Amino acid sequence: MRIGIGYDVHRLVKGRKLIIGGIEIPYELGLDGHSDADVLLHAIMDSVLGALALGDIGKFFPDTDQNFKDIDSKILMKEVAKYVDEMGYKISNIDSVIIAQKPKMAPHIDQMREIVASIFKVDIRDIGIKATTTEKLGFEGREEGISAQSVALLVKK
Ligand SMILES: Nc1ccn([C@@H]2O[C@H](COP(=O)(O)O)[C@@H](O)[C@H]2O)c(=O)n1
Ligand SMILES: C[C@@]1(CO)OP(=O)(O)OP(=O)(O)OC[C@H]1O
Repeated sequence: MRIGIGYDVHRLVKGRKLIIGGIEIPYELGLDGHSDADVLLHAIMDSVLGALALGDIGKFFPDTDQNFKDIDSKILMKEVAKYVDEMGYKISNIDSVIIAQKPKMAPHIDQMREIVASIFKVDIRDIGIKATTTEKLGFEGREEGISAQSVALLVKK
């Protein structure tokens, strides 16, 4: 059994789509980044790679590589799922949290869980995704950015 932690932050800017958990959420601001800046999928991938002591997504998908410019993070997550499988592991469960003052994530959470579950080929009940504000405190509270944290537990197949 192996456990890993993941954390990511992206800045909120005008003129970008807000992509979180593999879906576009209607909002006036979006997250900035080299890829689609999907802060939740990035934190989840880092927790999974961390459980295998493989490093982080920056090591596998460098932000200096034009192949990853604006890439859909679901494509990166499919690669990570392949590494897990090739190393003889499967996801036992993942739990994660999105830290955002706005917009409301609750209506989208089950669709995000479905996407992550299908990529890792596990049951939706094995994927936890939650959301919280920071009561207007800190960079998330000032709506300067959104962060996400994740923990993954992997077991031998
Ligand atoms: N961006 C967010 C933040 C929170 N939620 C949901 O609202 C509940 C209350 O949030 P507090 O930060 O005030 O505790 C929280 O439990 C989430 O269910 C959300 O959907 N989107
Ligand atoms: C995903 C990558 C690669 O396109 O780009 P970003 O969207 O900037 O994301 P970040 O969370 O900074 O980390 C890893 C990067 O290598």
